Amino acid sequence: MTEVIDGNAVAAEIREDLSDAISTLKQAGTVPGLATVLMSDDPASETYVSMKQRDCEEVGINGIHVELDNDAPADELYETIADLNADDEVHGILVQSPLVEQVNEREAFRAVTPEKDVDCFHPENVGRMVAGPSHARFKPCTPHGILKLLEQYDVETEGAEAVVVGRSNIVGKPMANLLAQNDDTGNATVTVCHSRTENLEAHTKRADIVVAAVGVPEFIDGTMLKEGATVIDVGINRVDAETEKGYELVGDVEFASAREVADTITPVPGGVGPMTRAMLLWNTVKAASEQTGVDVALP
Ligand SMILES: NC(=O)C1=CN([C@@H]2O[C@H](COP(=O)(O)OP(=O)(O)OC[C@H]3O[C@@H](n4cnc5c(N)ncnc54)[C@H](OP(=O)(O)O)[C@@H]3O)[C@@H](O)[C@H]2O)C=CC1
Ligand SMILES: Nc1nc(=O)c2c([nH]1)NC[C@@H]1CN(c3ccc(C(=O)N[C@@H](CCC(=O)O)C(=O)O)cc3)C=[N+]21
Repeated sequence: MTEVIDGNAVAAEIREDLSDAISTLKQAGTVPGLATVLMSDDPASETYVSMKQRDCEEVGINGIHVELDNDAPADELYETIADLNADDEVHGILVQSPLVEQVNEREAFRAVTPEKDVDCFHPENVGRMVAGPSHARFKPCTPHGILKLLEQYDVETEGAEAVVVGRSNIVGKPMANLLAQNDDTGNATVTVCHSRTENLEAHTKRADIVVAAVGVPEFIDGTMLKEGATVIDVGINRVDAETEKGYELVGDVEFASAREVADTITPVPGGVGPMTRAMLLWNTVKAASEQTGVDVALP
């Protein structure tokens, strides 16, 4: 029987475990604080940011939300980030992507002080992650969440053939790097595929673990997978549908055909998405602990 990974359940467990660490911080006089910054009219972004704020409330993190005018000059965003960098009540800062076009996204991510960069987008933190486990400060939320899911469902990464489809800075690139690291959650043999890859199917068909982060609805189907594979679907695509909202969420994997072949598979929604949010809380608690020098046990 194919096992369908329950990302909501694993994320709920992590939130539950984090509440102990949050209590420890509170007893020492610190309420962990996470600032979310939105400068975009992308409708999905508003949904994500409000979900992140709701998560904060649930676990006892102080959620601070800053929303900027879409036609404000880029400097307004930089000033906001500078204020949050200097604010002792803020331990983590997330600048929601995508940003309006007048802002250079790379520059905006660089403006977040590395200590508060809970997305792990700052080049200093990316470099530290790539340098290896003993150097790393944060792991980026989506790949980190995927590693937790693999661990929870006893999917062996050591020696596994892993194929990551997509090489974005937010998902594909760090995912491939973490899976290849000499670490308990790594030691896989990793192939990175992208839009210039020839014969994608030849790669995915060999893989014990496929991570799909492409942004194309149902791009990977069962015929492209090896029998018994683990399939991690990162894609969140809104496709028109006759639902109340006028759309439904579809992954980058064609779930129906893939589950026939796969041993273990994540659904969309309810797979990777909730884990991304849980690991954001995780990174915020870690950031608060490091900034205050109060030791906490992280799940
Ligand atoms: N669940 C979650 O928590 C998250 C979900 N997402 C979702 O994951 C998906 C991917 O996001 P993200 O990584 O930011 O997307 P990007 O658009 O930044 O990257 C997509 C990657 O897919 C590659 N690609 C595109 N078309 C093809 C193709 N035909 N064949 C092979 N590779 C292809 C691109 O190649 P190239 O580099 O050559 O252009 C690129 O590397 C989206 O649906 C997004 O909404 C994103 C973040 C978190
Ligand atoms: N600075 C920054 N950091 C990010 O981590 C970041 C970002 N920008 N921009 C956009 C992407 C996307 N992303 C998601 C997070 C949670 C869900 C999620 O919770 N999804 C739910 C359902 C969501 C819904 O109902 O719409 C699920 O899959 O079950 C999805 C997508 C984080 N991202």
